[in-house]
Amino acid sequence: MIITVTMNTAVDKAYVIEELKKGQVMRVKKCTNTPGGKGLNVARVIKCCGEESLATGFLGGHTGACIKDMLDAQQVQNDFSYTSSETRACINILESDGTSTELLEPGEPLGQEDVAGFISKFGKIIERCNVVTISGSVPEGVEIDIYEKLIGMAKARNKKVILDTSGMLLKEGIKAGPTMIKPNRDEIEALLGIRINGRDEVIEGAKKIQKMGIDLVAVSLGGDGALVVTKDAVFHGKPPKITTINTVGSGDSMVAAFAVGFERGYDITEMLRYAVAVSAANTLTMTTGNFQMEDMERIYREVAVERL
Ligand SMILES: Nc1ncnc2c1ncn2[C@@H]1O[C@H](COP(=O)(O)OP(=O)(O)O)[C@@H](O)[C@H]1O
Ligand SMILES: O=P(O)(O)OC[C@H]1O[C@](O)(COP(=O)(O)O)[C@@H](O)[C@@H]1O
Repeated sequence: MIITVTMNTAVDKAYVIEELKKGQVMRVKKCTNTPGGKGLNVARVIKCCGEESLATGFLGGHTGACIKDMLDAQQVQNDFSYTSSETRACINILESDGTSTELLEPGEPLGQEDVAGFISKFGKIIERCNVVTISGSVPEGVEIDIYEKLIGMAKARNKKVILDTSGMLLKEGIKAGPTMIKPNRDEIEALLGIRINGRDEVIEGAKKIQKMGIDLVAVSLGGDGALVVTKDAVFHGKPPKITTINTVGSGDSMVAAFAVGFERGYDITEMLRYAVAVSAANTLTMTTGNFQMEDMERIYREVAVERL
């Protein structure tokens, strides 16, 4: 069982329009509502992979109740802390030329008693899992070291933990030594306070982070696939060239696939090939955090994994 933590859940609204024009009234051609916040995308993709997950974090107000209904209808197991702070909405505007523009609400503030209640719940439910994923931002009112605390609790019980966040949350979270992190190039730059050009510099940056006490640093590179850096080796997994439909949630799909890989006991190269295939397949569907098995299997056969 894999537990997915989403402190800042959202209803993801995908708006399909012809062309976004600033300062004009625009009518949306099609709108899709999906349970979101990065961790909920992870939970949905784990389900697509055929593994059991339990989604946790916070849900609040009418939007929270609506997300709960959607998760239940999609048979995504969940056990959330409920709060009176309304769950946010995140908007992804998709134009006909493939441009995607995301507007992410911050999320209503949470109270200290909300957070304390969640930590207590987390301590109980992690007994039931082997792997924990912790993803995304947190609403105001949550201390910046929250992920450090959660990772510490999971590691004390010998669970594998994947952390996928950014900024100070990542900086602080790393201190607890998660099993894996999945930064992209921008996140490595922010973490190390440097500018990075080209693959070799990405690898150098990832090696520095790995030495901070993380078993596996997986760096996602968009259409160029992903790098995996461990203490002993560096691998590059490259997908075939594909025409994407919606890339939102592909980082989350990659996290989900690595979590499944840990759960199934895959070795590093198998895990990387699978993660690249699942995340690339996610870009071929309109809905966030979702893939068709036949797309994934076709891409899987064509992923090139090279040891560098
Ligand atoms: N254009 C693309 N073609 C093929 N695979 C892609 C493409 N964009 C993303 N992916 C897959 O999704 C993964 C995560 O995407 P990326 O954009 O790097 O993540 P993030 O959104 O976290 O920055 C990539 O490592 C890759 O495997
Ligand atoms: O939880 P965060 O970090 O605020 O991000 C929220 C949003 O990011 C998304 O996951 C998309 O992000 P990615 O394209 O980077 O995967 C939305 O689905 C989600 O609602």
